[in-house]
Amino acid sequence: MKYVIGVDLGTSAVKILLVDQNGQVCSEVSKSYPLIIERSGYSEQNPEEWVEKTREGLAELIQQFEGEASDIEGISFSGQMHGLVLVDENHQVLRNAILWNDTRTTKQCGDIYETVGKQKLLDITKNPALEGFTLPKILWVKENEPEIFARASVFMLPKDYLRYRMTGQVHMDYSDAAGTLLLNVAKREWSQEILDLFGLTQEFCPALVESHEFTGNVTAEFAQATGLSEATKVFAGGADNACGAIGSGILSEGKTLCSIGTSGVVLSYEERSDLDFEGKVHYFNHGEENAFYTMGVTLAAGYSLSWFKDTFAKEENFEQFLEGVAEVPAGSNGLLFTPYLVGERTPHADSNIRGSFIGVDAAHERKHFARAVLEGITFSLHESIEIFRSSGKTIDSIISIGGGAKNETWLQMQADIFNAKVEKLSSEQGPGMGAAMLAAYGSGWFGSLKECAEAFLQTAKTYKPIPENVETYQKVFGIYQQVYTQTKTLNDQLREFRK
Ligand SMILES: Nc1ncnc2c1ncn2[C@@H]1O[C@H](COP(=O)(O)OP(=O)(O)O)[C@@H](O)[C@H]1O
Ligand SMILES: O=C(CO)[C@@H](O)[C@H](O)COP(=O)(O)O
Repeated sequence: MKYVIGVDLGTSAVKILLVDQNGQVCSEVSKSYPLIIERSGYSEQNPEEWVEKTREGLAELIQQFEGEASDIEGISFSGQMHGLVLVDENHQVLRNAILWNDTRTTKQCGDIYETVGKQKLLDITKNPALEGFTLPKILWVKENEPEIFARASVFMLPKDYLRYRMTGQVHMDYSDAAGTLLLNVAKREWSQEILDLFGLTQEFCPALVESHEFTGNVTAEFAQATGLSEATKVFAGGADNACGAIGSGILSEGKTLCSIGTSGVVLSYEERSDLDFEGKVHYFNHGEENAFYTMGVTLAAGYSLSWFKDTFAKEENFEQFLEGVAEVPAGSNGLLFTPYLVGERTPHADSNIRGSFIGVDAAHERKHFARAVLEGITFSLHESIEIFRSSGKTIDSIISIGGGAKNETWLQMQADIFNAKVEKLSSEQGPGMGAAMLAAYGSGWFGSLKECAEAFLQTAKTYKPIPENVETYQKVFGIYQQVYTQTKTLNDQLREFRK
């Protein structure tokens, strides 16, 4: 039997899957790491920590593996998007990575609009200037840490740095490059025009490759540290959302994905690169050649739940913490939550907005708060679904993945709030499975990713909307939508008190 490995370098943890030729997940290892939050709006991680935890996880996986290491033919990656890793000419990391959920770059986003022009930016990159994307982070370092920027020779995204440490080679795939605001998405090349406008060069950008492309073998040093074979081929991999889509079979028009990880995403496959969503949703290259996807993003989806649990019941696991939420009726007895803990992206691109509980009543218990958090996250994702529906898309069936898909009550809630059938796959680890599929396709096991998806993916359970809950949620969603505008100026005034 032959095997591949999918490494999902997430925001909360690195999750590693060993998958056999039938698509069976033979083992899973997860190693978590923290966010470094020095002040409100900042979010960083140390790239060395990603490398160490991946090494540890791979060593554990290989130790448990009963076959030969050389039976593992390929390895590939899924990575948290947009995070800036700056390295010097010897490829030494110059500072902590600034992550996708770091919103310190509002000024730089304004500068990008002024320098490039809103319409031209949309024409070239298909996306607006958002704090989370990579170019604003590059400009922030240039402006605030000029001595570090002067030493930077190339930038990478998180999983590209990890792959570099595994192979010694520097590459970036189109799906992840699309989230930098430096890529001409339709032409699939670094935009010389944007680079010139900001005094950046092609040499500062890694060579572009397809997600299933071979990028090198495992180095002797990395093989020794992990037990991997030097013969194992390393394939580029993709952005976590592109990989989540591959790992959920979102490989043709009409398919929709809901992913609840640290962030939350509603994603739709696009064959064409020339549709106009006016920047209301993100528009990126897929991990499948010459395909695209659009998506709406909730910045703090799973993060809202983990923040709530860790703040009020750190010692409990998610199962214990969520016990009792199924008993609370839809609408949490009049308690509403907005998940704007670190600002928001879709539909309100606003780095200053913050979350609220509205309607707190003396009768509410912890389980009502927990349910309200799940509902608020899901309402935020429903706003993205509404954008897609109002653009003419039919969304009646959704595949749900990510840590959030581990909870049955939440899956039923998704079906009720989205008013669509929700499918859970046999593994909720979509991005890791997508990475493993890229390695399987890259290794020549299948003629296409679609063929691989047919062989590897299975639906485990389907959740149908319950009409009574759908009706309740339609009413509560109408109230939820008003909270953003009603709390915006309050949050503007509170800003000076945030540290
Ligand atoms: N058993 C569970 N029930 C509900 N939600 C969970 C459970 N386990 C994890 N989660 C949610 O999933 C999130 C992590 O999802 P994951 O897909 O691993 O994220 P990432 O890829 O960002 O690291 C956590 O923040 C948490 O909110
Ligand atoms: O910023 C985005 C997408 O634009 C996020 O979706 C990141 O890609 C992080 O993903 P998770 O760690 O939540 O999976």
